[in-house]
Amino acid sequence: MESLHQDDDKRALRRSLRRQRQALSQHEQRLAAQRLCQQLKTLPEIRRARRISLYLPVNGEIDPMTLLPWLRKRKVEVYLPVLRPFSANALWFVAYHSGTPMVKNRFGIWEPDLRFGAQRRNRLPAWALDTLIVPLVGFDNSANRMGMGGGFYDRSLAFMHRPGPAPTLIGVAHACQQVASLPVEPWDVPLQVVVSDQGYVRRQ
Ligand SMILES: Nc1nc2c(c(=O)[nH]1)N(C=O)[C@@H](CNc1ccc(C(=O)N[C@@H](CCC(=O)O)C(=O)O)cc1)CN2
Ligand SMILES: Nc1ncnc2c1ncn2[C@@H]1O[C@H](COP(=O)(O)OP(=O)(O)OP(=O)(O)O)[C@@H](O)[C@H]1O
Repeated sequence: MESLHQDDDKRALRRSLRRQRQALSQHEQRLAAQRLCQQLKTLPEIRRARRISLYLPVNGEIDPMTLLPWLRKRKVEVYLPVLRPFSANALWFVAYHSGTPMVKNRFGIWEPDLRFGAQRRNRLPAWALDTLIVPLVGFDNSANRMGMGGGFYDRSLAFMHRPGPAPTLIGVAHACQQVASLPVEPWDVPLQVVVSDQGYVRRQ
């Protein structure tokens, strides 16, 4: 019973946080994206990145693509998440450049065409990236994350529960997505830092 209540609470919180970021005007969105970009550029973890994944925003998510020109100048390889075929709720990361053909996935999010991603040289599993910019619905004062609820990132990053290569995980969000504390699930993969338009929160 207790955990049923918690699931309801989580759903309600997810809904309310999503509503808040969707209420932001276009102008506020643009400003927030610029401020996020300024914050990110000062982060040592980002300055070290050579292979990074971004995401194309939906539902009022903060836009990390503002960082693209800066990354290109630094010759950083940029990847986007793609829903993995034949593997429920997991992601591949596919190279994103001017020639990448794009299609909308079943959630209405633009992603590199599967036919392009199907070619081995165009894609990487998450462990082969050195840095991931992770979308989120909510974050808390200890950099815990709440996502869309599909478990896509947690599943794709489950290898990080075991010893081995560990990419840097950077959550990004609007400041209005911060709450004091979120429930932590056993499958949650911890982020090193969450960066917003107003500052950042580091994992202790
Ligand atoms: N921009 C972005 N891309 C991303 C993610 C994300 O959170 N943000 N993902 C992170 O996991 C993955 C996709 N995960 C998702 C999980 C749930 C829903 C979802 O529930 N969407 C709708 C229903 C849309 C529909 O079915 O038509 C909804 O918002 O109500 C969307 C994406 C990969 N790409
Ligand atoms: N490594 C995993 N293996 C199997 N199932 C998992 C794993 N990680 C998460 N899940 C499942 O995914 C579901 C959604 O998890 P959760 O609500 O934490 O998603 P989320 O982190 O908010 O979403 P996302 O990662 O897509 O942004 C849960 O039912 C959970 O059991």
